[in-house]
Amino acid sequence: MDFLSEMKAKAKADKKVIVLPESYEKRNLEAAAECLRDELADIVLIGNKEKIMEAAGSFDVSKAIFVDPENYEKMDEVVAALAEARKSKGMTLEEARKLLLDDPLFMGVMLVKMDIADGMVSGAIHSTADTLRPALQILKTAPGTELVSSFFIMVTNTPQYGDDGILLFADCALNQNPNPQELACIAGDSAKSYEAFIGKEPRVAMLSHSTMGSAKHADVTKVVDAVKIAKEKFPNVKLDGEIQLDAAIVKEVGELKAPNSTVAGKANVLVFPDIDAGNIGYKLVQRFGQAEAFGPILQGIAKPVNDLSRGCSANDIVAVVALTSVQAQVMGK
Ligand SMILES: CC(C)(COP(=O)(O)OP(=O)(O)OC[C@H]1O[C@@H](n2cnc3c(N)ncnc32)[C@H](O)[C@@H]1OP(=O)(O)O)[C@@H](O)C(=O)NCCC(=O)NCCS
Ligand SMILES: CC(=O)OP(=O)(O)O
Repeated sequence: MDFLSEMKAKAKADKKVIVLPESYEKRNLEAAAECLRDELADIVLIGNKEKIMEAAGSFDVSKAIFVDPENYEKMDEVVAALAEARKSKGMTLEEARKLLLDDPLFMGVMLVKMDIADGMVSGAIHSTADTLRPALQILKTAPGTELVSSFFIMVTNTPQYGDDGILLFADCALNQNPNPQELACIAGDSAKSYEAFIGKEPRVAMLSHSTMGSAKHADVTKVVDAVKIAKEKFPNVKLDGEIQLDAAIVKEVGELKAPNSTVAGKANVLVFPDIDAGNIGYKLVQRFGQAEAFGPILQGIAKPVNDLSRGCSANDIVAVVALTSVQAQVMGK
């Protein structure tokens, strides 16, 4: 079974409630209709039911759960919970109510926080920063993790790389210039995510423009320091660097440039040194290599909220709903 079919089968086996807060947008409505028809997930749409149904046109979203902040029966509870969550920032009940009425992303995140929903998927019409800020502010990092970061599962047409063409790329969407501690944390969490989603042993490459000392620069030193921290923190994870992309994934190049490495030539988890490299890198592989890019999926967050690229299709949204459901299953265990 291919990766996406496997994720969909898992999602259907233990159906979760997923919020699609961009509820008047066509791709979201098409995706909602598909999720409901295929019984992939129960879908929450935020806003006025009649207006959403009108926006949906021929897409049948009538079986969705509609939450209209203007007349939601639990609104007072949600307002109080948001004000409580942000009381250290001085948020009043009035401010909380206004935010929830004005911004469906805050409403969606609160439904997840209050266990009314299991997860949220957004970002088809909101930037990543606007999508992730409510989640970071309200849900926070999961216990045992220092940082929320993001990854893509890349399903490529190059079976000679990764595990039959599947690799995890991180962090391509959230942390803009991680320091060595943060980079080490991203590496550790990415290893766990690879195991959780792909079910295979992770082999983590900490990418750079240098392999094992071939170049000198502060950017290289940052990755070298991160590798040292990661090896100390995660002694059981197969992890190495600093290493160039070709040495990380191509057997012959790995043998030539990093002969003593345990991951060179066979890495399946690629940790990029910063978001420029990660974001450009995943889009290069997706567009030139015609790979499927599932994500960005958040890791290290207390509950599942996931972003989309604004260039996504309805099918991409359905895929991220499936991955979010699987994440909710894993986190619930
Ligand atoms: C997501 C992003 C907006 C967060 O930025 P920020 O300036 O830290 O935002 P804020 O200061 O409003 O932070 C919001 C909260 O999230 C927390 N936070 C921010 N980044 C975090 C992280 N990586 N892990 C855990 N918590 C984080 C902050 O501590 C803050 O908490 P507080 O409000 O309780 O004090 C920023 O990292 C960003 O813009 N990233 C790039 C997104 C992007 O454009 N990607 C490219 C396309 S995919
Ligand atoms: C993940 C990503 O790059 O998102 P967007 O294309 O919306 O900026």
